[in-house]
Amino acid sequence: MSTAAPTTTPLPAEWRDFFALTKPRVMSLVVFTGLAGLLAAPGSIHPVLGFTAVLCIAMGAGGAAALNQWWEADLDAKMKRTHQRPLPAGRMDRGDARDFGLVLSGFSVMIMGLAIHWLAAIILAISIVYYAVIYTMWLKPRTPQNIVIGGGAGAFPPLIGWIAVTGEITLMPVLLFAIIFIWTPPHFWALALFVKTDYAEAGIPMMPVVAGEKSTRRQVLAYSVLLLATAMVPWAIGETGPIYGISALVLSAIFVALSVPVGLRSSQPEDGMKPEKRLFAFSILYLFALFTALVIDRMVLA
Ligand code: HEM
Ligand SMILES: CC(C)=CCC/C(C)=C/CC/C(C)=C/COP(=O)(O)OP(=O)(O)O
Repeated sequence: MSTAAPTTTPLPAEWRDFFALTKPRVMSLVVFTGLAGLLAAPGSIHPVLGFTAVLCIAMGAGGAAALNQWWEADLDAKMKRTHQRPLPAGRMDRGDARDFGLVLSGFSVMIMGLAIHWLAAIILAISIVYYAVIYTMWLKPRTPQNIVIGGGAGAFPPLIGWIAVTGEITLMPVLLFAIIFIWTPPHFWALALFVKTDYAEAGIPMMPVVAGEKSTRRQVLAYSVLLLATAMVPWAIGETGPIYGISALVLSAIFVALSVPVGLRSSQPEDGMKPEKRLFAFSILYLFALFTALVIDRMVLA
């Protein structure tokens, strides 16, 4: 009787694939907003501890992204934009991705708690669970409001950076949370408008698929106007000076201006979705620039 040993051909995962699993391009902005929260907070933190806190945010975000891809491997295989990721492309074992995500997430929370502050560690843990479980496993496959509610996950990093320095939650870091929370729907729906068919084919109830293009376009515009109002609050209440205030006004006005053609036009444009692509690209620049202005402003004020 031949007892064939199970085939255990190792998958050719390299360090590059593990790195890709952390969604480094997206997470660079997540980490940047965390760093900005840390630098904008009142008081100071030893540079080594500050670096450690930002590293923990990066590890936590990367770990959560790995768990997201472990859960969505079959879904990612169905979409043109994602089918080359390490799991759907068959370069990595699914269990390895899960273990990598769990270890990275666990370490990030533990180090944050032991070396920096337990409140920062708790919020980091909440944001990891929010992205990997609440958004990825629960909201995303169920409701077109997935981005609106799930957007909370990506809004935590500046709050975490701030708490790493001050050890407490005050109004200003909550406002930073609110800015990213309101920014997320127009950021994502601009993209979803030009990759709509991908989501439809994968059976994901993203807003343009469920509510239609017209409704999504109106909502992009509405959130952009709301973003302008929200971004102005730190200046209006005297938490920042004119460097932030004027930057926020100009950047948010451009955001609204770019949202107008997206929000008001017909649902069957024939120009290759240029305004939608422009708005998506600007949304990323917007957050980088806004948080840079915030840090400069608060450093000048201090
Ligand atoms: C639930 C919330 C969010 C969703 C669903 C979402 C979705 C996406 C998607 C699908 C992409 C396309 C790129 C890719 O294929 O990975 C993207 C790109 C990007 N997102 Fe988001 N995003 C969200 C929140 C955020 C947050 C909070 C940040 C940062 C603060 C962010 C920063 C970026 C950046 C920098 C890119 C460009 C990456 C590149 O150049 O390839 N996103 N987002
Ligand atoms: C500290 C911490 C845990 C931060 C988490 C930050 C966070 C939630 C970022 C969201 C970014 C993101 C890649 C969303 C993609 O949505 P998707 O996963 O639906 O996109 P996909 O279709 O490209 O997989």
